[in-house]
Amino acid sequence: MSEQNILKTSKGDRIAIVSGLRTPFAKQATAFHHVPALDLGKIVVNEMLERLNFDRKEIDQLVFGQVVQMPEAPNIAREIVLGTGMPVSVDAYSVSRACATSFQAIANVAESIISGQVSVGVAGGADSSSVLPIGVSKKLAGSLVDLNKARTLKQRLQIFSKLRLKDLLPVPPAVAEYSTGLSMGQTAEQMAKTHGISRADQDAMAHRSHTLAAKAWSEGLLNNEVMAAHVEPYKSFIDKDNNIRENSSLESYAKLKPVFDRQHGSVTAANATPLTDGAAAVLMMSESKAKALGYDILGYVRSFAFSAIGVHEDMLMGPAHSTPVALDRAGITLADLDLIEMHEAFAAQALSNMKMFGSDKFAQEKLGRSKAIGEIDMDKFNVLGGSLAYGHPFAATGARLITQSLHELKRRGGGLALTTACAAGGLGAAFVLESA
Ligand SMILES: CC(=O)SCCNC(=O)CCNC(=O)[C@H](O)C(C)(C)COP(=O)(O)OP(=O)(O)OC[C@H]1O[C@@H](n2cnc3c(N)ncnc32)[C@H](O)[C@@H]1OP(=O)(O)O
Repeated sequence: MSEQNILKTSKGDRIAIVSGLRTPFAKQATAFHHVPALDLGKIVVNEMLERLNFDRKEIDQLVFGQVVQMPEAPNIAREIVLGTGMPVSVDAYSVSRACATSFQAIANVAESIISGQVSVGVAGGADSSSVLPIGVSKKLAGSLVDLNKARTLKQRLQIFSKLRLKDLLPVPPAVAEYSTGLSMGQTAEQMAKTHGISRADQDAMAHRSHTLAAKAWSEGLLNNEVMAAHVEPYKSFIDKDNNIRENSSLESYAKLKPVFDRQHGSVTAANATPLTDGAAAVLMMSESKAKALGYDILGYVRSFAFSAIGVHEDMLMGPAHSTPVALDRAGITLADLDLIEMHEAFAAQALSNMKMFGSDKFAQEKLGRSKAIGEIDMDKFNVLGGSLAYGHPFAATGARLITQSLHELKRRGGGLALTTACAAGGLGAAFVLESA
């Protein structure tokens, strides 16, 4: 292992993660039905700071993200600063990298610490699939602009007369790739076909994910990193993720019909992540600042890498592209890792990536490397289950993966973890973390 490439400030300080917290993750239109992502972001950041009794004046920067943005609050980061009692002078900006958004927020704070601009930062993400910016059709939107300009009744009536009933229907945001129009689920179907991932293997992975996540909850392993949320005045209370199925039988998975390719498909509601509401945040500092303030360090960001591929075919291969770069930057190989946390967008997508980790041909043709990244040891892989069970509030998932991995490394007595995710737009993210 080489220490040479570990992320550090010019003074030799490592990038410390002091704490991480998330809300429980709730399926669409359940516990957080009427709670905007912004409120979820506020309650999780506030609770994280309260639990640490953290002096908000110490915070230099907050970077946050929300994939499905609300037009009335486009800078969620700044709203969180203003809504959680931080000094108004705390710098705040929002980032977007689809499903890897909180990875990006954490990378931004890490870079600010490395460059010496800040010592303490908060990073994270929040998304709601229940409070959405429901829009209007392009034709109606254009007509409304024209109406504003119209001067006479005749002009107004002319504009209305061109509208049809279908133009008046509300338009919800699509979970689809902008430039191809393919939904994420259709891309997962593509990947299952390209990489020969069977329905049985997808169901088995989803079943494993739910079984391990249910076990993690029943053993109390997540209690320190998931807050109970009682959001006034919303009257709902939730203290656990509500998508996880305890004691589910594999046979019940096999009964479901495919959703995205009804005739020939294999991706179902059970082997896809559900639409989910939730938020997650981490508190980051330079190592010496954490020590000066007297805070225990959970772990360090040793390296990170982002990758990008084309969007027309199998675009959710981000982990297989970003991981080798992050491993090189950390000066390690796959075999040096103690844990591998991969975002399970769909079982077909995670299994395709895992297969390609072990493929020399993929390494040579797609990565320009002579040898495969390495075979994944299932005893290290998503050991507490993954997004198929927990759910996936898009912008919150990266911070969940990082916090969960660091806690699990501690329980195992230390070591190194990879956390990695695919994202829309053919993007990928990989972080190598080191236990403190
Ligand atoms: C980079 C990225 O991360 S890309 C990923 C981005 N995310 C997405 O694209 C979201 C993908 N997911 C979805 O769009 C939706 O969850 C869908 C379309 C797959 C399913 O939506 P819904 O049909 O509303 O799901 P719902 O929860 O109602 O489940 C449908 C049925 O499957 C059943 N089911 C769901 N999960 C399971 C399971 N694990 N085991 C057994 N049955 C299950 C439900 O009980 C339900 O049965 P019922 O109809 O008898 O009540």
